[in-house]
Amino acid sequence: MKTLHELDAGSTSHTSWLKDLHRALVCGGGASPADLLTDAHCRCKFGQWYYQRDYPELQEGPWFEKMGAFHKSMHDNARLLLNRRENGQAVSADEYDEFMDLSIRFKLEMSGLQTSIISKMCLVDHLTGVWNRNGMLHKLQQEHERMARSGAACCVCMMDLDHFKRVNDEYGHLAGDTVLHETIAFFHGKLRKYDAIFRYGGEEFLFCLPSSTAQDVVKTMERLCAELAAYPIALKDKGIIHITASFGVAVMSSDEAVEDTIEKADHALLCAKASGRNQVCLWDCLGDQSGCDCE
Ligand SMILES: Nc1nc2c(ncn2[C@@H]2O[C@H](COP(=O)(O)OP(=O)(O)OP(=O)(O)O)[C@@H](O)[C@H]2O)c(=O)[nH]1
Repeated sequence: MKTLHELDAGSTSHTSWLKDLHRALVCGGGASPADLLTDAHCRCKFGQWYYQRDYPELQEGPWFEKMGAFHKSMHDNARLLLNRRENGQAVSADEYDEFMDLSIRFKLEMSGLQTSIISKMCLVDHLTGVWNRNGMLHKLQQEHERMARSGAACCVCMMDLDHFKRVNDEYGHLAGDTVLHETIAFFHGKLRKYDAIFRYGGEEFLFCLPSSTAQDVVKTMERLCAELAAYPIALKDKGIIHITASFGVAVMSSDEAVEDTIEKADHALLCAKASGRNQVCLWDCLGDQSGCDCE
């Protein structure tokens, strides 16, 4: 949100800069001294924001770098036009067109970046930073196709915090938010970079674990289940608490819809809850024994 505001502020200040520049070109009256400097692109409001620090979260797509390149070229061309005017020379139609094309491209790249930030905001859960349900099925579908193509096993795991209502009741909703945030930060630090975490609902999260067999995932989740139980979560002014979670694992299959695999993981999770919580259950789908391994 902050980035969107900053981009908006940069865009607005460039619109008034453009107006002042046109007045100087058309009516004369002297250019702004800052516009004649070779680093004018670093001095304007947008440039100060763009060059003040790294923005790794914005650099993923094509927009950020191109926006900076067009912005610099636009300022370089503005300096050329202003210098022509200062020296009493005419600005050619081609020079003017080039400048205007650059300022339009700069605006287009900026709105491309704004749109990509907004789309990402619609897909990400703000409390925990993981994917929300909006894009979940699409991403799981992609993993499903990859799994069917490569033949490598892929599992999903549903995780739900145990007795989470008690945390809210005892420490307040904000403390509950901290626990959710810290728990997911814990899993982020432990899972592989190509594993994905989705917020499925309230305190329920779905993990997608590609290139892993059911045995791999059960082993990993059992280890993480024990580590989470021992993991201290610091609450502001309220000391340290510990939380446990229950897990339900199911294996994706090329001849089964992703939604059905999720349902199996959910069922395995219910079994983990019913068996006493703080444990992992696997949906076992081997022929006649179809069902949960703890039933
Ligand atoms: N603080 C906070 N609480 C949430 C959020 N989303 C859901 N909850 C709470 O999560 C709690 C879930 O409670 P229950 O469904 O009874 O589950 P539980 O207490 O974890 O019990 P079990 O799942 O059976 O172990 C409710 O109190 C919700 O208000 C959230 O974003 N922040």
